[in-house]
Amino acid sequence: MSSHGDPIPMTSSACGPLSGTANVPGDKSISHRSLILGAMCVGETTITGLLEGQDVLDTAKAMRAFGAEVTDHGGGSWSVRGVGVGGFAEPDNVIDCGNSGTGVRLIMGAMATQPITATFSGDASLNGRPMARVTDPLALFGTQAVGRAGGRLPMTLVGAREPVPVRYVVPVPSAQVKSAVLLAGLNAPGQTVVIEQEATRDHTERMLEGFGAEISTRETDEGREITLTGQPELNAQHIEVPRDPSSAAFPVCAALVVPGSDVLVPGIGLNPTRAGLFTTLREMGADLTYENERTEGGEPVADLRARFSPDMQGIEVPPERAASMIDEYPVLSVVAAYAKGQTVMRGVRELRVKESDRIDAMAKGLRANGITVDEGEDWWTVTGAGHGNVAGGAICASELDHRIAMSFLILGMASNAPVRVDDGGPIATSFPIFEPLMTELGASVARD
Ligand SMILES: O=C(O)C1=C[C@@H](OP(=O)(O)O)[C@@H](O)[C@H](O)C1
Ligand SMILES: C=C(OP(=O)(O)O)C(=O)O
Repeated sequence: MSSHGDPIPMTSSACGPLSGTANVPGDKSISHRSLILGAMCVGETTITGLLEGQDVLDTAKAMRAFGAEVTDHGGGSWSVRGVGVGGFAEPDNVIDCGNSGTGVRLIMGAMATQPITATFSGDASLNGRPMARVTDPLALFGTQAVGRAGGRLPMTLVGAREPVPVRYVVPVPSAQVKSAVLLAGLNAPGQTVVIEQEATRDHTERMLEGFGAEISTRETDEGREITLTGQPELNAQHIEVPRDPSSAAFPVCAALVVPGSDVLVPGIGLNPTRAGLFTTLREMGADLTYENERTEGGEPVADLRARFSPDMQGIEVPPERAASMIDEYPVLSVVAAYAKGQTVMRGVRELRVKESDRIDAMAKGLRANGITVDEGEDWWTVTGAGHGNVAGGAICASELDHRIAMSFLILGMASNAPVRVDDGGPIATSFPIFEPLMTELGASVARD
């Protein structure tokens, strides 16, 4: 089932070369953050290139429920008139975050140190995901949370009336947990310190600095230590959202596996905390080049050119790279199916608590399509069949997970028989133009 409505079965089949330019939508992580921080400052924040995927639209709706004025001006241009740090209103109703872990966890952090109560819910996928990883550190500020067994949504948070700043070592590599603590720290007096043992995406830190917060990062023996001074006055900003490397991954990987392809994916953020997939693909022997490298809004950006790469080799992905490509393992496993030899992915336990258990979902679907997969709790391997040898022909369950649905549709673009997914509906959460964009490049992908 898709999160809102009936399932949308989709099929992809082998096609001629993919060619042309793929203008992928705005970055999902940065889009959520620009709405939330826009709501927490005084004045009007303007945003261009906002991802208008369902996850981000649900966050926009939530910010309205907390009192911000959020306006859609069309064509990815939005504005947010914020209520200031500590100025959230109490929502009248349940906050439905749909399918979005980022949305719910960051918003919980943002409201946790304000004197209001809010109840959060989501779709069947989100309601199954662990929230204690966020509510445990929020409790240190004085926030109370009551949810279902195992720390699941629906869940009610009672914001701390007299929040105290915290020092917290994040026990799992998670930018969502780090960000929730930092956003809660905004309304606590004094310094909140977050330490992460593995560096995760740093968009919250960068954006907080842009909005005028006092925030610094240093490397220590314990890991990256981020110190935020609470109760700043945040200044409204203009934010240009760069295109999403996690969405770029799909046309890039499709071009690598479809014979004869040559695709340009312009303007992709190559922040080192996000670009691990592209490094990995190049190590596998992918014909993937960075053109027109430049800096935009303080972030490294390049145009990616991906060409058909028939001689890719499986590799062992360094586990310390996992955080910088965590959402890209499903599509990497598809490329691995077309490579020669084994691709080994270790240190990826977090994949089991995403929109689906992504190791399990990919292992089942890849096996059904003739690929050998082995797995353990925090690792998996894919034994490549090589070009021309991927059978295809199976129906895969997308498990309410956009990345699983898109990954299997990429698999079908070069397999011997078409690949079907039971529900392409979740694709709209992060990449609403996936189908027309891939079709425009020459792919054969359609709703059944
Ligand atoms: O902070 C973010 O924007 C995100 C962090 C990651 O989740 P975790 O924090 O659970 O690793 C990632 O998987 C998600 O798509 C977006
Ligand atoms: C894990 C993801 O998103 P979220 O955690 O925000 O649901 C993702 O987009 O791959």
